[in-house]
Amino acid sequence: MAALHGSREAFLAAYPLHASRKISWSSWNLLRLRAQGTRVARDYHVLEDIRTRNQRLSSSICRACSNYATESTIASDRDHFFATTPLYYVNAEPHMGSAYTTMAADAITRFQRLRGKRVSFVTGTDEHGEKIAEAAAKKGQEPQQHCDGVVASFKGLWEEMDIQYDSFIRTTDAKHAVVVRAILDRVWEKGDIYKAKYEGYYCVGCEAYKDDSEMEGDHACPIHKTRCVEREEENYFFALSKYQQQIQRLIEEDKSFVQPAARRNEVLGWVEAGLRDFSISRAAVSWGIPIPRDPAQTVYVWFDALLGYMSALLPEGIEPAEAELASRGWPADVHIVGKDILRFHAVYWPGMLLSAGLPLPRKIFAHGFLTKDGMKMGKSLGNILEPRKLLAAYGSDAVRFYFLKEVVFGQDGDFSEQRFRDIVNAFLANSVGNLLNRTLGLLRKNCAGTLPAAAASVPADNPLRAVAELEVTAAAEAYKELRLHDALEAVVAIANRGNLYMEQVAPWTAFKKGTDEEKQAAELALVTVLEAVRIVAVLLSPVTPRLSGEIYGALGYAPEAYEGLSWGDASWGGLSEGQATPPPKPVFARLEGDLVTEIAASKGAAVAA
Ligand SMILES: Nc1ncnc2c1ncn2[C@@H]1O[C@H](COP(=O)(O)OP(=O)(O)OP(=O)(O)O)[C@@H](O)[C@H]1O
Ligand SMILES: [Zn+2]
Repeated sequence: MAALHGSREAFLAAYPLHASRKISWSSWNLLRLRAQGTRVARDYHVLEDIRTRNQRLSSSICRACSNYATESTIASDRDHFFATTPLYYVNAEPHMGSAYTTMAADAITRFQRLRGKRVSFVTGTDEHGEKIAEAAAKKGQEPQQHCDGVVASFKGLWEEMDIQYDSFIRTTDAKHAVVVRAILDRVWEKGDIYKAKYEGYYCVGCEAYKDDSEMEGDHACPIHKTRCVEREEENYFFALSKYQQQIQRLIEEDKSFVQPAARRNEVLGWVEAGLRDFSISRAAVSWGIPIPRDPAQTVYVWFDALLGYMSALLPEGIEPAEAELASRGWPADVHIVGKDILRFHAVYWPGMLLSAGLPLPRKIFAHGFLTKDGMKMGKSLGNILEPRKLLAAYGSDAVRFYFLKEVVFGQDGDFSEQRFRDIVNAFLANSVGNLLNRTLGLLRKNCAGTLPAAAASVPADNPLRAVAELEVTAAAEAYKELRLHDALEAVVAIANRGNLYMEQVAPWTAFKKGTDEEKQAAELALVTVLEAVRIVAVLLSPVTPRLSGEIYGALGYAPEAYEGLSWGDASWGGLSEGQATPPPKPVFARLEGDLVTEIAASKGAAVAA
């Protein structure tokens, strides 16, 4: 990189989001360069502008690798990355389903932080509405008291799972009501709200009216397996149909707006069938934000909850003006949701934002369901897998790794504890953990635990180095495109190649009876394997932050080196000659012992049959 001026402190003052956490030197440089208007390639190389005689920019080149930059290799100007999970209903304690979305969002945002982005990762809770009022009443509690209890349990779980969110928004936060009132007012002024009578079938579990195509026989909700109830109410309606064309064009033209592709087709189907206005108030529900122009009604929970993504970004008392929002990362780069709530995010939400005149999110990614006997695990059905039991027995890295690697992000996945243990043991304990341990053992025995050469001296055509370099690129692409399972496959490929390389080179033979030259080659082989494992640690760090830290420690790095990691550290050549490693000890304990989980049968399974 080019020589840089200016202090890190000054930079952190200008970018307060980063002051709260350590940021790596290279990400800092990258952000600083961008802030100064310098163009930077995606591989972090600084680009030099080539200008015509009249000073017009003709192209940009990286002097280090002599490559001309193209649109796709220049890092985007936007250094923000704003991602959200749904705001979870607090009708019951969190379960593995809620944890799944949250760990995926955490891995995605950790990757973006490694890339040097200013990340706003928002999660939170949806606390209003009938479903919550009912849950509180069942416990004999006031709704607020009930919510406070469940929120504490969500926050506790996120801590146990190493979730690094930037903002946790509760829809009962005072600042949230300010935003809801402001947006409602704007939409009203636009002429998009009217009063009308509505008759239809309502699922309290979904907090939504369902039309015939959205129900199974006997008016059952396909998700909750309970009968939807017939209702008639006078409500305020949002004129979603006014935005039919704009929303349709958005989904048709921006092919990546809704992902994966199968979900996009589903949304397209809904939109093409014609968008119906939806009611945004409830007359019979008192647990909600009162409609300012008619306090006898409260704001419909979905209109309320979606706006949580906005209030999460704003400090207390700040109105949702576009400039205020933009300076804090608006709009979202991705809303990560389960497929059950896709309609609200891909159709209602753009409609609301178009009406309010605010920028739309860049992407809605709908993942699949964790299932039990083929049915969605959920709080209402009670067929849940309790994350806390798994976490207590196996630790958060194992849980995060399993779900993100084994469930293709976007598709459904079932859970079996035995399979979970097999997968985690095969990769984290054996392929990575044992490889590191064995290699460090040989290093201790033959080189006094000190690296005999720098990783940079390993020839570029070394087969392990070649695979590692290839897979780093593959992993970066996969993380960027939210193919988390593919990113982890790339990591597995490096570790597997590392094991094969060890077997093929068998350095222990040379150490025992080789010539000096053969011994030197064996020493370099150890460095090669350790460097590959170091890269594995960088690539795994968005998913298994603890294990990656352990690996860095085992390789002799100080904790600050790991805390300051950046994606640039995934390049070959990090380990230096003379680096001392501590006596090796296992970095990851095998998962064994009695099985700890048992998933209750789904309530109402008979309805499903
Ligand atoms: N089985 C599941 N698999 C994957 N994600 C899930 C699952 N259950 C819930 N989620 C996540 O939680 C979101 C829904 O949040 P919600 O608070 O409604 O949870 P829920 O357990 O589905 O509740 P309920 O069963 O009462 O409908 C989903 O969009 C998804 O992000
Ligand atoms: Zn339902």
